[in-house]
Amino acid sequence: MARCRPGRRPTERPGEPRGEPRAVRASRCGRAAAAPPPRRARPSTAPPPFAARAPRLAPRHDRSTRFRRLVAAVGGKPHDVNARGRARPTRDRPASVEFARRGGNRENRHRTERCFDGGVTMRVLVTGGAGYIGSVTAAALIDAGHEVTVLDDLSRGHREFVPDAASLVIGDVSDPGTVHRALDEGLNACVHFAGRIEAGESMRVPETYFAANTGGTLRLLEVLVGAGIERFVLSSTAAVYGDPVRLPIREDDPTEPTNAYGASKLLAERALEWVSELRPLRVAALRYFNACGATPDRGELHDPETHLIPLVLEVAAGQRDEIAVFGTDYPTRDGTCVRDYVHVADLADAHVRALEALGGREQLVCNLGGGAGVSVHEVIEAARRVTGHPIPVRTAERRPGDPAELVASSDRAREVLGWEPHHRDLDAIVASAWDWHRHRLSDGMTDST
Ligand SMILES: O=c1ccn([C@@H]2O[C@H](COP(=O)(O)OP(=O)(O)O[C@H]3O[C@H](CO)[C@@H](O)[C@H](O)[C@H]3O)[C@@H](O)[C@H]2O)c(=O)[nH]1
Repeated sequence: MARCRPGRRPTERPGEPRGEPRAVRASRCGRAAAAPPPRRARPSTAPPPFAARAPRLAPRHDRSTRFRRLVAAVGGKPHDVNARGRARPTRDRPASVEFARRGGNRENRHRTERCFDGGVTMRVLVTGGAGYIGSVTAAALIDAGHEVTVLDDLSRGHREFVPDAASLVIGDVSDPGTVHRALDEGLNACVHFAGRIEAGESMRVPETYFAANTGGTLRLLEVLVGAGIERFVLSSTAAVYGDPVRLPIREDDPTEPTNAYGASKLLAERALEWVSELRPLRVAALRYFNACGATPDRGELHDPETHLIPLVLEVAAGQRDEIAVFGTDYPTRDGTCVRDYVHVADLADAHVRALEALGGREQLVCNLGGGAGVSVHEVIEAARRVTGHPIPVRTAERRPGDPAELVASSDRAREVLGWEPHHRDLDAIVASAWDWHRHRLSDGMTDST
């Protein structure tokens, strides 16, 4: 996947206003001035390192060609329900195509000045947009003036997490027919969250992880590329690094996953890199460290739950008797694993920025972390402070595939996206999750809703 290419300036840099007119932003990143020089033939089967990547053969944005491909792809059965499951009026095809051609929605023009190269709204397919990070990102995209279609099979996602302003297409990203239905919306970008996310489970059913995270991404890509989608952001993971060679981890550090989950995402990244190299698709992979926290409307809710913070809060809420600590003999300050917790709202903000930044660059890989290593014991201590509950602990065996310590350098995200994690205080993060957890319990929301 792409590193920051030398000689290319990002669309957005810290301190720059995010709503500059297209021409200004395009010329800043060098795209408006001249067509890129020719691309050299690829000499080997492995993608060249990004720093050595040859420039492209032709301008990537041949809008008339892309428009013709989009017209060809748009069609079939409109399937359009809102988050509450009600049928929405079907947009007729000429309007969809017209929207795609202009890249924006006339009604929304007034709120799009800061969006998408200045002045045009993106129409974004958010796969897995009924899940934890996906739904918060869908809401953030809408808040930023973009339009969102969520594609989710609701096997692990929650219908009520889907923002009211988003369309919802229910189905599997691996099914081309379903993706085509979603594309009836006339979309021009995709943020891909759908997949399997548990490192521990991936060591028990690795084939499921490769099928969902690698195979599913490829099948989705085939349809999106055929439909002329321009920008693609992959939800990737810190698990691609495995045991780090140094801390904090930088994007150019070795990627040697210690679990099948990380390996399945790394393969997806590699495939994306190739596709982006050979097709007119701009791609970003965002490698999250440990997503955590909640917004007032959306939080972490898996079935079964395996993640540390929600499990600890279930103990505080009286739903569990104790928390098992997986390994107390790691070479860390207190013997428990250290992770870099990053608030879900900060992650969502990074996705919006990454989509917008792809207007000025072709490929991008960024770590997203909160910037501090926190041990399992420290998380439990924070939960005790926040909830006032003693939270009993049981020491358990190490969980297979768990690296001892993962802490991100998010310098590149700062530099390229102008991104900064705003939620840094661990107690405040845990408190946001606790507030949401109690709220959902009082609302009677269960894991299966
Ligand atoms: O009951 C539990 C659950 C977890 N842990 C530990 O807590 C830490 C965090 O575990 P968890 O919350 O399950 O997250 P990770 O396994 O670190 O994986 C998360 O963080 C990754 C990036 O680091 C993401 O890619 C994954 O999607 C996400 O599940 C690990 O050391 C676990 O061993 C326990 O000790 N007891």
